[in-house]
Parts: sequence; structure tokens; C-alpha cells
Amino acid sequence: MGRTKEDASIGIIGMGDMGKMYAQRLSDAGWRPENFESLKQEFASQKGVTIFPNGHLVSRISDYILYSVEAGVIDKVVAQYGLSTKVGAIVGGQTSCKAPELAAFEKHLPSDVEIVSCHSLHGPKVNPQGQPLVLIQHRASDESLKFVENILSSFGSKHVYLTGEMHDRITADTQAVTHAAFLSMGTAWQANNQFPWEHGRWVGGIENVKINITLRIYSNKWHVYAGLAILNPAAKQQIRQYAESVTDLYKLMIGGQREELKRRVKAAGASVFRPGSEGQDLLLKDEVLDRFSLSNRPREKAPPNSHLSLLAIVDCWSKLGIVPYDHMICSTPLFRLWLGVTEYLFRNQDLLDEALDTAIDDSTFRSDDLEFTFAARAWSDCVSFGDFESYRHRFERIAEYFAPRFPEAATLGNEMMKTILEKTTSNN
Ligand SMILES: NC(=O)C1=CN([C@@H]2O[C@H](COP(=O)(O)OP(=O)(O)OC[C@H]3O[C@@H](n4cnc5c(N)ncnc54)[C@H](OP(=O)(O)O)[C@@H]3O)[C@@H](O)[C@H]2O)C=CC1
Ligand SMILES: O=C(O)C(=O)Cc1ccc(O)cc1
Repeated sequence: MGRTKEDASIGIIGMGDMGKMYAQRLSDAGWRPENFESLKQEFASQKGVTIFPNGHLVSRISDYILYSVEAGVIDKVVAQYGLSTKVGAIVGGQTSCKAPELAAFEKHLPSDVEIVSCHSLHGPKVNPQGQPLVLIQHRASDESLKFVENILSSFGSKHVYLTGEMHDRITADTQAVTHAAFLSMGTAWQANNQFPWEHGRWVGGIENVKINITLRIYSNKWHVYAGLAILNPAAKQQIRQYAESVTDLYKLMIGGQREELKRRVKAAGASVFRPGSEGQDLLLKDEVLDRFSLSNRPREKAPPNSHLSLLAIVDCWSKLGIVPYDHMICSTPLFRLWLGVTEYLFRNQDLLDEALDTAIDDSTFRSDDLEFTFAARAWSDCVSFGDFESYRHRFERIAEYFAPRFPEAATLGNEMMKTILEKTTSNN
């Protein structure tokens, strides 16, 4: 069948945040009866978008059908609508973990249907221009891949071609472990009953990024983070290694093993931040980091921090043989910020030594670091057990604690993301 972008009909099943973002940029969209009326109103003025009452009606008329539902329900939803797919159509998914999505397609779609999946590596409020967009030619001709590429070209994203397996391995590094670190920071702050920026110890620079990103994650939907961690086989091992690195380093800190701590952290640093990179520009700089503070204390008053979360991610990358710069092409904004603050610490020897000495000499951080260690292990267990409900429970309990602060953090966080993203593109 001769398909051209102009006469193609595109259907989206799952009109949540990402589905709506796609629909606004693309064509036809479909939804289920309970949301039908409100979506019809919401999209009434959007030219070229038709809201249908369910996924059957979307599937039977669309040339490209995109499932944009929670990763945890993909099998159920494809089982529901897959058989209604138009003969010869192409199907894809926008879920964050491809193993269950592609398995659902193989299991439930008729054999004449081709499969080209995708994944926008950013949230629904980030401008897709220049951000990575993964394309997976799973069961499709080159012509069909081109057709999908053409449809999605209006996003202006950078196309990255991967298999489903490669996608899951890379996003376990870039997304799942990054989220585990920020989730653990929020858990530790909540356990110690502190809004960190109201506390003299948590101000300026790196701390701004930690706080803003943590609040950003907790103000989002739990299922996005649960799905991409629990359903991704590679993520469990990596999150476990992060928790082990946190625990090992914490034990060295409370044991007063300065030399061993320094040796281990510096060896890890040398394997991640290879010699020769000293002259390169840092992803993040002081003036950018300092601009987005929820606290009103100036930088000079910011006392040193042990930065256990950052020391541990470098130890974790080193233990897993991960060179994070290799993943830049397939990175999310949060990952680039996370790498940016880590690099900021590790490429400044004075700052790194100060953090390591603080970790040994200054007991002010012990209770925070203890709670952080508990939290990293608890999130790792939660992901390993694969229990969505306990993940949800943990996430929502902590989100509730920070909820009164979401509005101010969102305003500042959005500005911070925008400014920092301009400086940390996936080209770096
Ligand atoms: N948010 C993000 O930052 C990103 C998310 N993703 C991925 O995109 C996917 C969607 O995420 P997001 O949009 O944020 O989440 P949302 O919760 O906003 O959207 C999911 C949507 O799927 C709908 N849905 C569930 N079951 C059905 C069904 N049987 N028929 C029709 N619709 C159904 C839900 O409807 P209802 O609410 O009525 O149940 C909901 O509107 C996820 O897999 C996520 O991992 C990818 C990149 C970024
Ligand atoms: O940047 C991040 O890691 C986010 O938290 C936003 C996000 C969430 C899920 C995705 O599949 C892609 C991006």
C-alpha cells in the first residue's frame, strides 16, 4: 500500500500526558468512553485531531497506531485492541521499557501488522526539538521505518536507532539508576523530616539541582518511574549496584577509613572521568547552578557536604563498567543534569577532597547519609521484588510530604531545566 505522510492516519491509544503531547503535534487520537466527552472538548479547537470513544475505533482506521499507556498495562491494552488493527498498518509504543511492549505486540498483533516502536527521552513539558527520540525497527521494512520517521519528523527530535534490548540496557543506566538516586534523596529528607533548602546545610550549587530534580520527580506520576525500573530486567541489577556502592562507601565513612575511601572513590573517578578530559568544558558551572536556589543564603555560607549520592553513582558506574558519556546520544534531561553535577564534583580535586574529608571528619552528615543508605537499599528491594503497589505506596507517601512545596519548586525547576538544558545538549 502506498502510504504517504500527507494521507496517513495516525492513531494514539492512551491520551495521558505523553499521548496528548503527541496528539497535539500529530493527527488523529483515540480514547475510551469515560474520557471521551472531556477529551472531545479539550481537543475541540485542535485541527486534525479526532477523538474516538475507544481503541478499536482508532485501530481499525489508522495507518500508524501508537500505544501511549502505562508500561504496566501494555499487555492488557494491546490484548484488548490489537486484533482491531487495520490490515497492513504499523504499530508502535511510547512506553519507557521495550521488553514488555514488544512482547505484547508479538503476542497479540496479527502477523501482517508491522512494528516500529519509539521513545521520546523527555517528559511531556519539555520541547522535543533536539531531544533524543529512539526508533526501534522491530518487525518492519525499511520503507515502514521511513514512513514512521517521516511522521515523527515534525518534533525536530534527534533520531536514535536501537533494538529493544539495547534501548532497555541503556535506559536502565540513564533513567532507572538516576531516578533511584533522587528518589532516595527525597526519602532521606522525609525520614529526617526536613525540607533541605530550609536547612543551613543544604544550599547553593549542586544542592539546587538535587532538590529541584527530586521535587520534580515526586510531583510526577509514580507509574512512569515504577514501570521503567520494575519492568526493565537490566535496571534491577544496576539499582542494586547503586545501593551496594552507597552502603560500602557509607561503611568506610563511619569506619573512619579515610585512605580506603579516597582510594576507592578516586579510582572510580579515574575510570569514569578519563584522564585527558580535564581541559574540556564542564557541563554545568557555578553561575548556572547558583541561580536556581529555593534558599536565600549565599554560596559562601554553604558548608561542605559529603555528597554520598554522587560518590556512589561514580562507584556504581565504575563497578558496572559504564562510561556515562557514551550514553549522551540516548540521554534524558535529568540524566544530563545528574552527570553534570557529578562531573562538577569529580573534576574539581579540591571540592572532591573536601567532600571526602567531610565524609570522614564531620559527623553532621551521618544521620542524613544513614537515611540515604537505608533509602537506596529500600528502593532497590522494592524494584527487585517487582511490586508495583508497594512502589506506589512508598512514592506517594513521600510525594505527599513534599506536595506543599511543589508549586515553588516547579517554577524554579522549570527555569533551571530550561537554562541548564540549553547548556547540556545530548551532543556533549
Ligand atoms: N511522563 C513522562 O515523562 C514520559 C512517559 N513515557 C511513557 O509514556 C507512557 C504514558 O505515560 P504518561 O502519558 O506520562 O502517563 P499518563 O498516566 O498520563 O497516561 C497513560 C494513559 O493511558 C491510558 N490508558 C490506560 N489503559 C487504557 C486503555 N485500556 N485504553 C485507553 N487508554 C488507556 C490512561 O487512562 P486512565 O488515566 O483513564 O487510566 C492514561 O490516560 C508510559 O508508558 C510512560 O512510561 C515516556 C516518556 C516520558
Ligand atoms: O528525564 C527523565 O528521566 C524523566 O524523568 C522524564 C522521563 C520519564 C520517562 C521517560 O520514559 C522519559 C523521560
